[in-house]
Amino acid sequence: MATDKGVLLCWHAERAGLGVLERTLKALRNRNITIVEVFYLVQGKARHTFPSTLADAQLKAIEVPLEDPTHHVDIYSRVRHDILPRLRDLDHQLHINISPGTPAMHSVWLILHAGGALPPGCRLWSSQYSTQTKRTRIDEVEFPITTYLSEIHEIEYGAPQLAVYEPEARSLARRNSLERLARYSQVPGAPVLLLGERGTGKTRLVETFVSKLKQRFKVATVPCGGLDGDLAESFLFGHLKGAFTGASEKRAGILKEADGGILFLDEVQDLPKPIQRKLVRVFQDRLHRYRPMGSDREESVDLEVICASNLSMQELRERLDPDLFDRLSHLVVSVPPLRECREDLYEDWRRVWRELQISNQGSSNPPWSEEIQETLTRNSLSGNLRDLQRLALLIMAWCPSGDQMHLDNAIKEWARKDDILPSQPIFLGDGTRSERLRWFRKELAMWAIEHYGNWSAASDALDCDRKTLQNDASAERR
Ligand SMILES: Nc1ncnc2c1ncn2[C@@H]1O[C@H](COP(=O)(O)OP(=O)(O)OP(=O)(O)O)[C@@H](O)[C@H]1O
Repeated sequence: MATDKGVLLCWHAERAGLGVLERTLKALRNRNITIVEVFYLVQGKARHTFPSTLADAQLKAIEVPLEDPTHHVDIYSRVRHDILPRLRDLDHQLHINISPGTPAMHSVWLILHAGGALPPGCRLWSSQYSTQTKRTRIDEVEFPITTYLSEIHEIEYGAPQLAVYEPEARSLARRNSLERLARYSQVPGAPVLLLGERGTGKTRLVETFVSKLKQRFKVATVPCGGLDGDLAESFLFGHLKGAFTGASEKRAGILKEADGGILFLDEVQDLPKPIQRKLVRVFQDRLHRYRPMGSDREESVDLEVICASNLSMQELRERLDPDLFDRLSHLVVSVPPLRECREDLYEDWRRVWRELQISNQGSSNPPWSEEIQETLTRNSLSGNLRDLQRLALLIMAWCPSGDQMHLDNAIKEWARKDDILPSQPIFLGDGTRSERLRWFRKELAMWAIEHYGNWSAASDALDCDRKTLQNDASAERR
């Protein structure tokens, strides 16, 4: 009978030794699964050397620098962030024997499974040695509990050509932001506003993450900056034949197209003012009513609304019609810039590299020399993911066959961008010293309320009196 080939991942059990593994391999073979490669996790420093093959399987012992084999969080984080990324592109299906190791190690496998951190199709096994029969029994573990994280991970695995943030990011800033986005996206009918610098991946988040969570896979994206003044209304609301000169055919607008899906207003601050007023009516309630141009009948559509902007909350408030701003700004998520998520830098770099690599040859793993690490770590990455893309493209251009001979050139050229761009002078208000100080205090207070959400949290964080902050905020701007 033909057997399936697989890769096995498991802990080394110091007391029981290699015998457990050998018997597991045999028990799996009896299930028609031939393990060709084993990733054998050894807690701390290996006390002895392991053979490179065992029962025809390649054996790769990996030392995991764990201090305490009963510490769930430490085990989780090592396996999740150091071990699993190595197993992304296996040629064969992954199997995990969850039995060897401490109870903490055992339960971490189940938690990883529930969180969707294991590759799709991965099978879990539990082995049991009977001293009476001297046989090892192996049973497949059926563990149906999953969390929203597992659903989101499916997106990552299911659409490998599109890079998506991992919800379980390493940096706190990104983790908080994605968790908030997941929470808010699950409120039906509530507009969500994403704020973040250019290139932080807002559009991608809406088109993958939010779309999946809302279970609405049609996303009608409107780059609001490109809306032409005269045609904007027809583009959004559609028109009847003859509604205006040149309207030779009836046309459904983008609202109609988004019916049943998501309407994504990207760079929402660029919406022309008259359109903003008209949208107030549309976002009045969940009926989303509007009138196509030339029609005297209102239509209604079923859609979810997501907006994005690279402005701050305060700037956006100044740019949008107040009624529209109020309707769109209940659920706000800030997507942090890359410089606040340095712990995720390698994963970001890897994803960017792979996405760009689709039409290129060479290694699917990005180069990660000390020079690259230092360059990326010291740079402010003001272009966020696009900065990483630029470096990846330069490296692909200078080192096309994967050799790193001209890596220097790529890095130098990448770093030179900041020399070429004129540096931004720092604005410090204008007027006299006291006017400038007042201006600065107001800026600080506005930033604090936006950042911390309320005056108490802001004054606590800045270790100052709440009233002082409020007074600063309401001072006249010069
Ligand atoms: N998680 C990710 N990992 C790697 N690359 C990504 C990720 N998300 C998006 N990208 C890539 O980064 C670039 C910027 O992403 P995106 O356009 O979504 O950002 P944005 O915040 O909407 O930018 P802007 O405000 O300029 O429109 C895109 O080219 C996209 O392919």
